[in-house]
Amino acid sequence: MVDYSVNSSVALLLVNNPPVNALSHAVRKGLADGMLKATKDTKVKAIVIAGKGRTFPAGADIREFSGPGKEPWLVPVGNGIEASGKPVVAAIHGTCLGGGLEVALFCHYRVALKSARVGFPEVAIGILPGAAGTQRLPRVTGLPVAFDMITSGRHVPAEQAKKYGIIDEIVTGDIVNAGIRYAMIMVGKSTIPRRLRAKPVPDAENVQKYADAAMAHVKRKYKGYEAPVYCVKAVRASAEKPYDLGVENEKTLFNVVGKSGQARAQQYAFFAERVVGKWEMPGGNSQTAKPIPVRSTAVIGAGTMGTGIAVCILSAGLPCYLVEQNQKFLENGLKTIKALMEGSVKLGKISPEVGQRAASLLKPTMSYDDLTGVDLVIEAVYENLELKKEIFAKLDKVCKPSTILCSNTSSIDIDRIAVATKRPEKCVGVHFFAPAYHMKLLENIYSTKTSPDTAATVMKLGKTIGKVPILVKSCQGFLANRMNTPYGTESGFLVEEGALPWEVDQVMEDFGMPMGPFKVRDLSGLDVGSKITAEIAKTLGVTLTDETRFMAGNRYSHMNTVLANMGRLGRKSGKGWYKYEKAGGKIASIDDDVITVLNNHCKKLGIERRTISSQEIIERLMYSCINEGFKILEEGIAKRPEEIDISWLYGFTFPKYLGGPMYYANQVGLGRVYDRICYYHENFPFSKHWVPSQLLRRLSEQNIPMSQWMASPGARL
Ligand SMILES: C/C=C(\C)C(=O)SCCNC(=O)CCNC(=O)[C@H](O)C(C)(C)COP(=O)(O)OP(=O)(O)OC[C@H]1O[C@@H](n2cnc3c(N)ncnc32)[C@H](O)[C@@H]1OP(=O)(O)O
Repeated sequence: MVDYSVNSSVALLLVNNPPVNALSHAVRKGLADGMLKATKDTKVKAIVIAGKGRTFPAGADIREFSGPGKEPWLVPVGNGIEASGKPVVAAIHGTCLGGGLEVALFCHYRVALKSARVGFPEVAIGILPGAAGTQRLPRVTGLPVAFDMITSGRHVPAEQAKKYGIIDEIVTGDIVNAGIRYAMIMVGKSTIPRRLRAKPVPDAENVQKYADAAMAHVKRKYKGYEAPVYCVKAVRASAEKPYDLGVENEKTLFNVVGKSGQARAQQYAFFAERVVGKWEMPGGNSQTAKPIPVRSTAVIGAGTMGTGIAVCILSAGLPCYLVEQNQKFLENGLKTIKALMEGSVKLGKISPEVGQRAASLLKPTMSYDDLTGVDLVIEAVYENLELKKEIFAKLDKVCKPSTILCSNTSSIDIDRIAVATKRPEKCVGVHFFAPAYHMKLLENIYSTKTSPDTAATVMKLGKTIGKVPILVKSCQGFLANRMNTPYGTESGFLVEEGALPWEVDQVMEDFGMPMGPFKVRDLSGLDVGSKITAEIAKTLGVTLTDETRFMAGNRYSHMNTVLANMGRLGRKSGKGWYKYEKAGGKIASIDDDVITVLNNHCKKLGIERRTISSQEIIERLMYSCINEGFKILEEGIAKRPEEIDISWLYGFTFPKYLGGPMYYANQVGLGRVYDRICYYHENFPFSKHWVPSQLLRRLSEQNIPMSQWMASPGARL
């Protein structure tokens, strides 16, 4: 786990624990033993710590967090490094994260390749740096940078880290040789002045000011998350307590936050994100399928989704044709893309160079003939089967035989689009979430004909453009929208039965959703929902009126359309479920007129309004979706609960500290969730989303916790 060798007078401790050289028990022991050996060996004058393979240690082994843990802990190992009279150099490449950065900060010197990145990402897995990182980083960087790095978890590029004082020198060539060369220069120098424990925290007298600002920031930006608050407390102590007491305080805080439900959920989410990359479908999987190289792309349609998708592709450095049917639409699309790219540069999401390069990679056109040689096309026109089929037929004719044809549909069965082509095995769904340039989920959909190589290509493309891709089987609504549908439907029923929109929103925001369902409706526009409903009614042959309460035997609420018909379209018209300071405004306030409309609506339908508890609101919105989630698993639309949870975390901004709806259900207890679903089914027999899932029934009756068949090691942490 740690290879020991001596080159001239320098001992090399090379961590060898692929894939990321995590600081497992064996690695910690290897480092401690290596330090002892090097200290005793009189021929050794300096020591280098480095990582074999792709990276310097990227942190503790998260899988070990579930067990009791075994000595030596990282702090005593680090103390041994720091106390050494022989200079110890950390030679950093790849990602030096968490415990890895803590090891580096125990060393007397740190050199790094320009491509290396350092950081404390612990906050993202619900904990804080627990091996003196919160005490040592501020002594190097000062408080503002330490608060920022530790509460955000961001990875800092080596050159920036040098400016912060974390890295002493940027080196080139082989990192181990560079480390050894650097160590040889340091031979004979006293290590005492390089021991961080003895350094004061710069500007410590202003700690109150910095800590208050950091606390206010994390409470606003990471509302509901416990770890950032603990991080602020730990860093603050670095300026208020002597080093050893600061480390003790860090340990106390770590022991609380590390055992929290939030930490377990966030660690589950970390592994779930990796699990979904190991996909499976009939005929192939991520190990066996071969993605085709994608060097050139095209997007059909320069509307909101098309331009957003083009921005993702261009930002990743891939050439992209943008196709529109007329000059005006094309020009509008180009303007949108330019504005989005400029915005990304301003926000620091992409560098100005990437922004400039993107402009040269964008190829606007009105001719499909330009697409002959592209490797992959994404159709992003509005949801209309006939139009999509027409486009796919055209593409099939002009594109080379190997071109993959993707549809950015949010619901249409891919088989129904692919029939328009002679290459159904190369047709696949790629469902982006709005705004496409921002939301991280990419829901890839295979049909009965899609080949595993095609699926592999879009899964790889997703990663290339910075998304978290999942692969699911085609069905009406796929995974994400199908499962999310009861959430909207039930929220509509709740206000019809007695809750007020702002009450429902408040409950769900307290639960952890960034925005309640009625604020979301106002944001998307009430006309959008009302048009979709009208389409469904048309297909079913139903004439909608203000009194309509059922559609095809299913309960239905007409309230959204009632408001839309009054011109209350949401934010854009200044009124919807809330009122706003102006048309296009963002500040939602309670509107008594909505209460009047609701009361009249209920009177007309003979509904007696009642008080509805927060618990009922959560159960009806979440359990109805969870029930659908189990049906999605039952039908094989998603292979594992992890696909479902990831779709909610990255498609609907479900709070990571709850892990995702399926993980959450497991925490509540499947038996309890099942019982409540049965209760609601009994009380609301006309909502098919309450028909209990058979899979959930079986798990609940046999008392099988879902963690038993989740693929992610995090589920068992
Ligand atoms: C106290 C607490 C202390 C001292 C800590 O250090 S807590 C841990 C802090 N470190 C982290 O949180 C880093 C987590 N890892 C990552 O962010 C990324 O894995 C990476 C940036 C290091 C590499 O990213 P990438 O190249 O995309 O590779 P993957 O993410 O796919 O990872 C490859 C496999 O390694 C497993 N892995 C990664 N980090 C850890 C870890 N810290 N402990 C255990 N296992 C880890 C990851 O699950 C992948 O495994 P497989 O899916 O291939 O089985």
